Amino acid sequence: MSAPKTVRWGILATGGIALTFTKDLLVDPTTRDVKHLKHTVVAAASSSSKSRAEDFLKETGSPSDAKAYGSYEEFVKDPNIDVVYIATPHSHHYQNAMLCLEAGKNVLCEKAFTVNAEQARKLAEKAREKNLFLMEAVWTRYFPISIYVREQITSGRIGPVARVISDNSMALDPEVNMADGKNRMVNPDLAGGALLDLGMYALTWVFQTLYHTQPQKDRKPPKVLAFIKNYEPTQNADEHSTIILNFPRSKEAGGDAHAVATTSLRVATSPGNNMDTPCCRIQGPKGEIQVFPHSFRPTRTKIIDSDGNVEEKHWPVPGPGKGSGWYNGFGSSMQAEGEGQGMFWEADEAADAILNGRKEGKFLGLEESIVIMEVMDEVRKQGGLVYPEKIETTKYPTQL
Ligand SMILES: NC(=O)C1=CN([C@@H]2O[C@H](COP(=O)(O)OP(=O)(O)OC[C@H]3O[C@@H](n4cnc5c(N)ncnc54)[C@H](OP(=O)(O)O)[C@@H]3O)[C@@H](O)[C@H]2O)C=CC1
Ligand SMILES: O=C1OC[C@@H](O)[C@H](O)[C@H]1O
Repeated sequence: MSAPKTVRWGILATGGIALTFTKDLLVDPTTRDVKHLKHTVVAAASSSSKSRAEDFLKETGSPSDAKAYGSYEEFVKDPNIDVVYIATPHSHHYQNAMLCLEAGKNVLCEKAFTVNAEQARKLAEKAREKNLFLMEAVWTRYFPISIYVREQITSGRIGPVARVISDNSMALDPEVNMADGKNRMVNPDLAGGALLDLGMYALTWVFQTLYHTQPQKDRKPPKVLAFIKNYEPTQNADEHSTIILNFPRSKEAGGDAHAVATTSLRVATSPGNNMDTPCCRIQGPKGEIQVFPHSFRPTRTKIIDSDGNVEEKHWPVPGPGKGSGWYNGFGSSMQAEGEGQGMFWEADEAADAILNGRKEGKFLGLEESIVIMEVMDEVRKQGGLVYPEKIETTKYPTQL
């Protein structure tokens, strides 16, 4: 076996998920049986100050020679960076990713990929023009549990999927926790609201079971019917979105399939962190697959065959998780002792792609990210949710 190849990461932004991702990135890959690659952090940038980037590098246990930058513009010029992880709010992804791609950097960009589909299309075009890797960081797609569920579907275990019911909701008590309206979950200037932040996971399960499992040539965008309830205090950020989707499919493939995707930042999928409510039910004529607990970091499946037989599996996230810590943006913990967060799997995929010259993610390519953004555009259109022009624009550069 040849020595593992090292991929050199630069971290753009130093907020909550940047910390979690970077700690996970630095977990030894052999703890999850990955032997052909390694990750290292060579730089981090903060738009606030260089000292914030320095503190971030210390807190994450990054190598002592990693460079701290006080501006994203300076950081992208660093020749030692192979790939940039973007961890700013959704509102900033388009401008930040364009900056990286223009500078010739490969990019792994946090979800939601962009504010709208047109921005996603422009990024995809730029990545192709520059022959660079670009992937939306939907970590859940790379979990072994997701791979297992997709395999159960493609193997025909439950028959052609007829219906998917998927929810990602958290009772965040916004009037208490986000009273000033500045929190990115409710702030229109940061593309706030449940849909882009939490709802995209409800849609992730719908898409990875009903769309991604179809042969590429047969994948067709769904028809969408949606309702939005806006969060009163800030307006133009949804507190619930409810989406009904019809996926056109040939008769041979089982005919059209339906899905319901729901999201909320007022009520929870699992009230009181009760883990017995499935976040997703995937239903076919031969049975049903249930996924627990939260759709972004699922750790349990139940398959109920039509004869009543139940098969349950647990999917712990390998560690050592010490320090890599569960992050939900609000300080609560669902992580079992010694577990990692699970963000390393998407990082492994990005690194593997870069080492092997692939330009897109294996389990979520740019075409699918764009279709999902189109669905969210349609939901916002039907629900009348418009963000400020400066974050909807594709004009680059735009000062945010
Ligand atoms: N995959 C997952 O599990 C999760 C993904 N996310 C995604 O990650 C992204 C960031 O979320 P999160 O880390 O919770 O957000 P935070 O608010 O904690 O961090 C965002 C960081 O972005 C930078 N930033 C640049 N401009 C702005 C601005 N105008 N306002 C606020 N921050 C700015 C700041 O870093 P600096 O000052 O250093 O430049 C800030 O610390 C979102 O897109 C979110 O959807 C979030 C949580 C979990
Ligand atoms: O991606 C995410 O997953 C976990 C949530 O708590 C967080 O708000 C979201 O951004």
